Amino acid sequence: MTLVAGVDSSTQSCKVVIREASTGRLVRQGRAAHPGGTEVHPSHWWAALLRAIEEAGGLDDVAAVSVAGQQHGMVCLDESGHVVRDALLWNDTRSAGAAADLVAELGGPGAWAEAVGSVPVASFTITKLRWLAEHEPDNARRTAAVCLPHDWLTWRLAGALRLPFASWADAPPPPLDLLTTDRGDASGTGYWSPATGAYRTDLLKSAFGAVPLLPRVLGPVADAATPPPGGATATSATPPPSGGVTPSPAGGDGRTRIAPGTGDNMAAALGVGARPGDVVVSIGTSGTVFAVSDAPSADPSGAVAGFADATGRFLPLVCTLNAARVMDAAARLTGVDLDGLGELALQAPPGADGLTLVPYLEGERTPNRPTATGSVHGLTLATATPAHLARASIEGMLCGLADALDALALSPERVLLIGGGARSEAVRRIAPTIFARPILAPPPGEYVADGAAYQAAWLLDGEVEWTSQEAVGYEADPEPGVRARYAATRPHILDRPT
Ligand SMILES: Nc1ncnc2c1ncn2[C@@H]1O[C@H](COP(=O)(O)OP(=O)(O)O)[C@@H](O)[C@H]1O
Ligand SMILES: O=C(CO)[C@@H](O)[C@H](O)COP(=O)(O)O
Repeated sequence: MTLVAGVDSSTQSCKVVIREASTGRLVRQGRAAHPGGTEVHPSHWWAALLRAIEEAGGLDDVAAVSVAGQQHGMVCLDESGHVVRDALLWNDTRSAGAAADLVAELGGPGAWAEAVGSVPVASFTITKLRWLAEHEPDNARRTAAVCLPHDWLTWRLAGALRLPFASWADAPPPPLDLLTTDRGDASGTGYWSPATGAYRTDLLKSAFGAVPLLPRVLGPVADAATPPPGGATATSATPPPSGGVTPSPAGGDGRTRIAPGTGDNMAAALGVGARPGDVVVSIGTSGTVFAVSDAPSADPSGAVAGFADATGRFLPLVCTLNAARVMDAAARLTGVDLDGLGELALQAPPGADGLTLVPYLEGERTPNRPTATGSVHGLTLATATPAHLARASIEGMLCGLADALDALALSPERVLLIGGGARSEAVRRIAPTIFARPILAPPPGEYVADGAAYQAAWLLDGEVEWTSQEAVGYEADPEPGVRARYAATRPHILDRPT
């Protein structure tokens, strides 16, 4: 039996699944927590990956592995491949001012949408690099290469796979020119164009003042451990694949092969088997709403990020900063666990008798309100109950995602609900009332890690057919009053105190 492994190195944790390559059957799995905060030293991701691999029984019998990771995070490396400073994550909003400056400098949001498919906000790597150049010039000067979380883990793993597992913790960084990325993750940098498949080093130079070494952009079925042709330092992208890609032959040397990996949302699209006509709503640390598309997108309003996917297509996506952790916060406030929160929410009537929660607990990205805070409206003696607050928190979080669904401006055939927050029965039952359409909930699972595992199988065998378990459908009467009240309260929020 040939095995493949998929990794999801996301904001809160690292998950590893090991599956049978030919069928996708789950064989074993492991997970380990990441530290909190919006800046994290990448060594924590490496340590969590090793713990998760160990819990999953190791990779010795695994033929290929692939890493998917949280998008956008800025990982700066010096000439010897050592990390220059803690990585700034996608949900770190300190570069909001830099984002506004970059948008103005290029001539407005439309110019960015045309150049790279997205209008940069604080999440995008390019804005973090501008912030670094302005606030930490010494660190900027020491930065010889810039990459993303999944690029960094793939690079470390490609080097370590040649060594016994016991020495991985202290494995030295490989040469910088072995850094690779893929179209999906590259499309979240703000300096790579999904439409042309090329880096925009001119934009990077304007933002950062220099062009550090950038990872080679691999097609979906390349082996990330293969050195660049001629061992040359690579700063130019390979063109996007045009379909009909040829898998690499399985390695004959017994070594575990490593696929290019991708961003976590791109991997989720693969893992859940999203097809044109589907919209996927993912309730993780971030809330994301995305669709696979054959054509690149460029939304000058900035709401829809015009990403590439992991197969050679595109992935228009809307992202909110506030999703599953809104429920974590509400559970803390009401003194229950997450199951208890769901039970409470279902005890309150739809609309929570007017109690409305605007969930901008971490600031917000869509709409672009990086310094916003959350707010609760409609508090009366009658609505001051744990059940009303539980319902309002889930409805408020879902209203943010419903706005995201509207921004995508599609008429989906299916809406698929995934991510940690979708494990909540209350979320699955309330979602159709807010989205005003039925939803499908695939069985709870690790769809990002599964997508990565699928990519690893693809590297070995070409496009494989994995059967998926039946999704459960949820339908309910729409509650348009809830969204109307949310829309009325949404502008009435306070910014963080300075
Ligand atoms: N049964 C549940 N009900 C509600 N939320 C849940 C449940 N199980 C997990 N979660 C939430 O899911 C989140 C983690 O989701 P996940 O998709 O793994 O996030 P990420 O990939 O961003 O690290 C946590 O904030 C956790 O509270
Ligand atoms: O920034 C985005 C998408 O653009 C986020 O979706 C990150 O990719 C983090 O994902 P999770 O950790 O929430 O899965």
